[in-house]
Amino acid sequence: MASAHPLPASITIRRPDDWHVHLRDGVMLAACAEHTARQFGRAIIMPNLVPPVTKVAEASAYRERIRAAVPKELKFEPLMTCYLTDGADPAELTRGKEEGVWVAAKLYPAHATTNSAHGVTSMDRVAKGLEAMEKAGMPLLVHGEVTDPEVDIFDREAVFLDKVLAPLLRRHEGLKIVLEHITTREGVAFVEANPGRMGGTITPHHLSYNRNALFKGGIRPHFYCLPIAKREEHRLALRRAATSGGSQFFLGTDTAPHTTDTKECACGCAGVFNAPVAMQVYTQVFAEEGALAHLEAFASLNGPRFYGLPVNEETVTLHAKPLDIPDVVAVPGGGKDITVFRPDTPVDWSF
Ligand SMILES: NC(=O)N[C@@H](CC(=O)O)C(=O)O
Ligand SMILES: [Zn+2]
Ligand SMILES: [Zn+2]
Repeated sequence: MASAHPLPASITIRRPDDWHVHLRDGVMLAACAEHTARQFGRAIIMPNLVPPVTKVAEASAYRERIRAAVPKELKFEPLMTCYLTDGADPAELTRGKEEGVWVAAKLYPAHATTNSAHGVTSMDRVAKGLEAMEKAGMPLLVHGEVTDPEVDIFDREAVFLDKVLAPLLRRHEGLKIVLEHITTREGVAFVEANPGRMGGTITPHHLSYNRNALFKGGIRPHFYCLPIAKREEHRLALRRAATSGGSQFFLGTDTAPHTTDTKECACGCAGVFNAPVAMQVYTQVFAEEGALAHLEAFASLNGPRFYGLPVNEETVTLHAKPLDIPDVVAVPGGGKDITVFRPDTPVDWSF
């Protein structure tokens, strides 16, 4: 939608946070950490390492590795999450929250996405852990897709809402839940139907393209992530939700780096690496929707409010200047790189 509003030459907002990030570990962490830390004050760090982060001590150690990977001049706070497995230990969840390590726990249905092999096979098997989280006031973050191979890949989010999320909300009445990386209008409606209990994160890439982009002129692995992009009507619903100013929706890039060779192959990995261009693409979307006045709420205010954290005091400025997107970010040692997300439409904002 073209904006009828005149565009400003720049926009200054409170420093944003990223409520859904994969920083990986080792050389990948070394390659990626600074790109997230340049733009965002804090980030919710996803725990789907190999092996997954399930223990308080593992999360503390990972947090230190992240801090060490961020250039000294950047102020950046990693917020750690616990990967829920069958039989997740309630005591470990409670203790990690009390010790200021866990901010939330993450539910991956087993085999739903990248590094989810240790995920949850049935909600009964995490009920005790979820009860502990309710008592501790610890939000549950969900990858909301069913894994039943009978369910069409484009329907897996909508089916998850009915089959898993609705019963979960009823069973755990004190639990706050974030539906991560929403990709459907059903997901938007579900979050909106549960004010006070639910929030939803929306990625820059799901705001910028629909499923046609995956096949435009041939198969394009750098547009492949999970949940997979849906039809245009769903992208438009996401754009409305993100730019509405509604307090339940907040920024979560789901930046998910994989080396270029593991995406450009016969069975390419799911995940879009968007960290270097995230705020620029979000700003582009808000400008196109004539909603720059709501960018700060989405990027910098709604997330902290949901998590009960203070908002950042610093500010950042985006300038109306065409963005020059690097093709790749190099991975130290070994000659590999990570391809950077490049939308098909121009990005007229620079960070
Ligand atoms: N989004 C993705 O396609 N991939 C993520 C996992 C996830 O967020 O589901 C990853 O870790 O690569
Ligand atoms: Zn996910
Ligand atoms: Zn993710």
